[in-house]
This record gives sequence, structure tokens and C-alpha cells, in this order.
Amino acid sequence: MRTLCDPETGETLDQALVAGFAGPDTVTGEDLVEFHCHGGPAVVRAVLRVLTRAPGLRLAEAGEFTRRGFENGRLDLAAVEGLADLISAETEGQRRQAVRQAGGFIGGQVEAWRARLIQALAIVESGLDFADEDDVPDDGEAAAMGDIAALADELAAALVDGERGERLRRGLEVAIVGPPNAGKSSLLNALARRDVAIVTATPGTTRDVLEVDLDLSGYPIRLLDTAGLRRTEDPIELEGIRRARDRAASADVVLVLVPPVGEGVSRETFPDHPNVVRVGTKADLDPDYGRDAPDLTVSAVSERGLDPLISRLGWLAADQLSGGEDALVTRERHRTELMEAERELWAALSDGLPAEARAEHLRRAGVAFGRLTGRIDPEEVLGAVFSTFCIGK
Ligand SMILES: Nc1nc2c(ncn2[C@@H]2O[C@H](COP(=O)(O)OP(=O)(O)OP(=O)(O)O)[C@@H](O)[C@H]2O)c(=O)[nH]1
Ligand SMILES: [K+]
Ligand SMILES: [Mg+2]
Repeated sequence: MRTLCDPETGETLDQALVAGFAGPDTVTGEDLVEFHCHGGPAVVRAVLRVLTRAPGLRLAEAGEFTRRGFENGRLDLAAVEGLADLISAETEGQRRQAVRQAGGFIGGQVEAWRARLIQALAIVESGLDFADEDDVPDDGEAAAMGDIAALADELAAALVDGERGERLRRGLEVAIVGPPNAGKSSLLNALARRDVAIVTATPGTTRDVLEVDLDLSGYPIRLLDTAGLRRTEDPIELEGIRRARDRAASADVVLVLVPPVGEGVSRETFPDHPNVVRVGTKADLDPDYGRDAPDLTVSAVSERGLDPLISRLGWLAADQLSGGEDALVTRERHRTELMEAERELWAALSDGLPAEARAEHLRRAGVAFGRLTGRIDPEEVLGAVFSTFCIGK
């Protein structure tokens, strides 16, 4: 416990806990001092004002602490991403997944793969240095390439995971589509339990795609409200409809809203999607849906049918996300690098390849592994990863 004073005026600023940590066993790998002061904004401002007056002291940039930890070898790049995911985790499953990655799960696996690759590469390269005129591989090289084949198989197996890790991380994307005035925005508001989207009686109210992240019975779900689908000449609405179709096509699940006969405008059919749930709206009006028999019906006004819809979404989420906690690959960036590595390994294994070419493919696979863990660190990758952090982390 210390009394913090302004060194120039001697004025007391706060009573605080001051803790010093000696590097390198700290989050950044450097020596650290923490000031645990009282949380009032004026106290924090006063302490920061005095501290930043001292020569050599300034405020950290967003993600700078983590970046220093990374640069000092305290954590690999995939662990940094895991940390970012941990900070933004909204459900238990996402938290568990992020804890594993922040603890170096994929980084450890990839490092083990890279170590094996480097061993094989060393053998292939030593053959290069002492090459006689023929390119016939000797026993050592044959064994090394046997291990590369096993490695390629392991990579291939790890990549056949239904993208569960990525899905769990970002949440099951559920797009709400349907004709104007079907009640899409009203349903979004009812499920989110807050007034997110503008609702009016005017068809064509929604233009931009609105996103809301929800925890529905323990599963992360990203709900998308979209512009009503109809024929129109209005360029703004046309752009909204283009975005609606686009996002719905890439969503995991599409809720096609069916308004009661006479309620929605223009019954435009929605293109095929493997996971469609047809939801009849405005169930409080005792509606007739004509020939468009929906799978279930809801009312945003009386909230009738909301619970069965939530159960249905939970069921779809369980089906598509379960296992995501244990997934090795949790980001598209990981997948891209592992696929690249796998491609290079198979290329290295092709028949009749000169040893130089074999070695070059193996080196490229190693570079892909290195980019994943951040050992090989193009500035733009680092910038993209660290820019997602908040100040002070
Ligand atoms: N009775 C009743 N009216 C509803 C219900 N849901 C929506 N409405 C009304 O239907 C009209 C259109 O609702 P919105 O939620 O704006 O419909 P939308 O599909 O988002 O419409 P656009 O954004 O224009 O495509 C509004 O007047 C709502 O009050 C419902 O469950 N019951
Ligand atoms: K509307
Ligand atoms: Mg709307």
C-alpha cells in the first residue's frame, strides 16, 4: 500500500496497491509495475497525468502489452488470437475454446509438426550438398519422406472438421429473410429482447443488414435482419436486397418468414439453402398462410411461438457447433496456412521430383507453419491481429 503523490506539488492523489513484477516471467516478458488505484475517472486521470509527465513514460497503444509479450516469446500468434477471443467470448463454449487456444493449443501442435518437417528437410538438404550425379533417394531420405507422408495425412485429417471451430468462434449465423413487412425486424427485436431494428408499417423499411449476437440456450447465435425481398426500382432498396441475398447465401441457417395472406407485400421466393426454417409470422392475427405452410409460427407481438423457435435454433446450433470447443482450427487464417502447408507437403511427395524441388516445397510448408504461429511475421498479419485488441491489453 502506498500513497501516490504528485512529485511537483506534493499533493496526495490516491492510496493505492503498487505491485512490481520482475521479468522475464511476466505477461510482456519485461519488468512491470501495476498501480491498483481507486476506480473513479478523476483519480485515474490524475495518476496518468503525473505518470505520463515522467520522461520515457507514455500510454500503451491498443494491444501493445500483448504485442510485447509476443515479441518476447511469451506467447505465439495463435495464442494471441485466443486471448482476443477470450476477451470477447460470450458463451461457455466460446470461452472453453478460447482458453485452449490462448494456452497454446494449435501453436503447440503446429510447432510439433514444424519440428518433424525440419528434421526431414535437413535430411533432404544434406543429400543435396553431397549429391552424386543421380537423383535416386537413399534410405535416409526415403524414411524422411515417409514421415512427410504421415505428416500430410495428419494435416488432412485435422482439416476435415466441418469447420466447427470457426463456427463456434463466430457463432451460428442465422439470416432472417422474407418479403417486406413480413415482420423480420420485429422478430429480430423480439429474439434480442431489445429495440435493435426500426419497425414501421412501411414496406422496405430495412435496407442495411443488421447483426445481433445472442446467447440462445447456451449457443452463440448471430442473427441477421435483412431488407425485404421484392421487385423494386429504388437503387437504395436494390442494394439492400443484394446484400440480403448475399448474406443469406453464406449464413448457416436461413429463416424464411411467411407473412399471413394479405399482410406481406410480393411473395418473392428465396433461392435454395441447405438449412431453411419457414416461419409463419403475426400468429396473433389468427392468420391464413395460404399455400405456404410454414414449419412453425410466431408472433412478435404476443411472443407466442418464440420459445419453440429458440429451441429449434438451439437444436441446429448443437448440431453444427458441437465439438467446436475441442477443434484445432478456430480461424480461417489457421485453415488457410494449414491447407497451404498440406498442399506443399503433397507437392514435395510427388514422384520423380528433383531433390532441390522437394526441399523447396518442404521449405514452403515450413513457412506456412511459421506464419500460423507468428514465427515468420509479415507486418500486415501482425497488424491485423493486434489491431483487434483494446487499449490496456
Ligand atoms: N399483429 C402483428 N403485427 C406485426 C407482427 N410483427 C410485425 N408486425 C407489424 O408488421 C409491420 C412490419 O413489421 P416489420 O418488422 O417492420 O417488418 P419487416 O419484415 O422488417 O419489413 P421491412 O424491413 O420493410 O422489409 C409493422 O407494422 C409491425 O408492427 C406480429 O407478430 N403481429
Ligand atoms: K416494414
Ligand atoms: Mg425490417
